[in-house]
Amino acid sequence: MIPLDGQPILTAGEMRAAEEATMVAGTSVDTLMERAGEGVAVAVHRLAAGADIVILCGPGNNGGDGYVAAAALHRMGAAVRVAASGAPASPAAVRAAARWHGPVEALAQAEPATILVDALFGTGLSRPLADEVAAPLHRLARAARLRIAVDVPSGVGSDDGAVLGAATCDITLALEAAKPAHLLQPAAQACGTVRLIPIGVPVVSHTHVLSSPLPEGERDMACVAPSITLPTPGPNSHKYTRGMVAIVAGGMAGASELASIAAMRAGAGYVLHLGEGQGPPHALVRKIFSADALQDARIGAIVVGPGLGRDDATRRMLDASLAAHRPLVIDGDALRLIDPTTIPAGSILTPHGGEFSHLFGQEGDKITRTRRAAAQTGAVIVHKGPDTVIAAPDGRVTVAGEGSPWLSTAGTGDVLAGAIGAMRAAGLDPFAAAGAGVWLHGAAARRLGPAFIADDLADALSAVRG
Ligand SMILES: NC(=O)C1=CN([C@@H]2O[C@H](COP(=O)(O)OP(=O)(O)OC[C@H]3O[C@@H](n4cnc5c(N)ncnc54)[C@H](O)[C@@H]3O)[C@@H](O)[C@H]2O)[C@H](O)CC1
Ligand SMILES: [K+]
Repeated sequence: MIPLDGQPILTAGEMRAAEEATMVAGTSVDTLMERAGEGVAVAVHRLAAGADIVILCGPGNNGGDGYVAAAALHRMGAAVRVAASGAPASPAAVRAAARWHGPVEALAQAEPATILVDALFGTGLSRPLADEVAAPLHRLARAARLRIAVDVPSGVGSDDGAVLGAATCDITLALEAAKPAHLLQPAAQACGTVRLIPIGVPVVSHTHVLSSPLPEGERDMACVAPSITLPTPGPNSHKYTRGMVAIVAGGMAGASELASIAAMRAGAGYVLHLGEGQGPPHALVRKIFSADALQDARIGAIVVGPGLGRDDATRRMLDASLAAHRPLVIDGDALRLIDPTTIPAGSILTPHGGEFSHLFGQEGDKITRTRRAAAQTGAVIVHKGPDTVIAAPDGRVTVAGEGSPWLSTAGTGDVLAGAIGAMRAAGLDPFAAAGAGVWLHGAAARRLGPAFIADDLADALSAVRG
């Protein structure tokens, strides 16, 4: 069982295409189903630790995986039963069901078990679960001590992360690759902990789960795509090579102060706060805002937006920032003021859901929408939320899993903007800087645990810099 870190994410259509290519290359669907079912059985056997198991099988290939797993668990000596929503319908599921020699209970009357394995529907779900399926699924899920989904919980939209009747599971065993539903809310919450089971289908994707930073030598061994990099100072580093970040302050000075502290704690060598505020930290260099101050060629990133305000004066500050021709992180109020057609290519935008919809509309799933916005603007878009999606103009996307729900508090977005600014100023390209900032932010939140405030989060960035 492999963690999701850095793994490719495939839509149902992409997964089907990868599966078909594997079949054309000589591996039958039965072999793939065999590997899926056997892999599920090994994982369930370990998790069940001798407890009784009921496997719910649907009509398609997800159900087929369930029948194979049931036969394998029976061979392993497990106390396993099968309940089905109807007869198997796909040819491979029919063949798989024929290998299960025990009784098949009707789903509606099925007795509960300690361990529930949900193999009713996978990536092929095309409409919400009907009540006659959803009701027994939820009844059996409530009665079970551990709920395990095969591939995805039955009743989630695999591509858009919608919940269409699913019961919340504790563990989801994703076959070969992550699916958007494993990361996108609300489905991600219904998945519980997600682990991958490889089934020998080669997959390539432009979309990946955000990975933790890996030391140089371990990247190839981990066989995962683009690991994030955290720039670290060398013996010859000085404050400007580590990165100079200018933070444009507006009416709500607290927000830009948080961004400034975050930039310093994330590792910037020099942070320049351009606004009225005073006081500690003493390491922060404070100047009154002027367009001239932004002309310093040593500035590696300008962060504009946290606490900026939306009046004419702040609009002029935004215009000066855009005209400075330095790498930009555009956040908060600046996202309300900016005309999306004037965003300089190579900028990083950090909208939350409301700001994103204001700029780019709401059509499509979160990954598709974010990718489209990046292509339209030529900017890297960090579409924030419990399922932050980062998209580059060239089509690459990473999705951050394992966000902390405690991040939903005032000021955490300002901290993120500052952290990304530090990564950009240290020389990372916009996509890498966005990924590194999002990772640092999430790691700091996880380290803090519950009920922290944004000030704590900014301070905690130092500790997760590694
Ligand atoms: N990815 C791989 O390489 C492999 C995946 N496997 C498993 O196969 C499923 C996908 O199988 P598929 O047959 O395409 O879809 P489903 O099993 O999810 O079900 C489709 C089935 O159900 C009907 N249907 C759809 N929605 C509903 C609904 N709401 N109510 C009732 N019926 C519905 C639909 O018409 C079909 O008949 C994947 O997730 C993996 O688990 C393979 O094992 C091989 C390798
Ligand atoms: K399932």
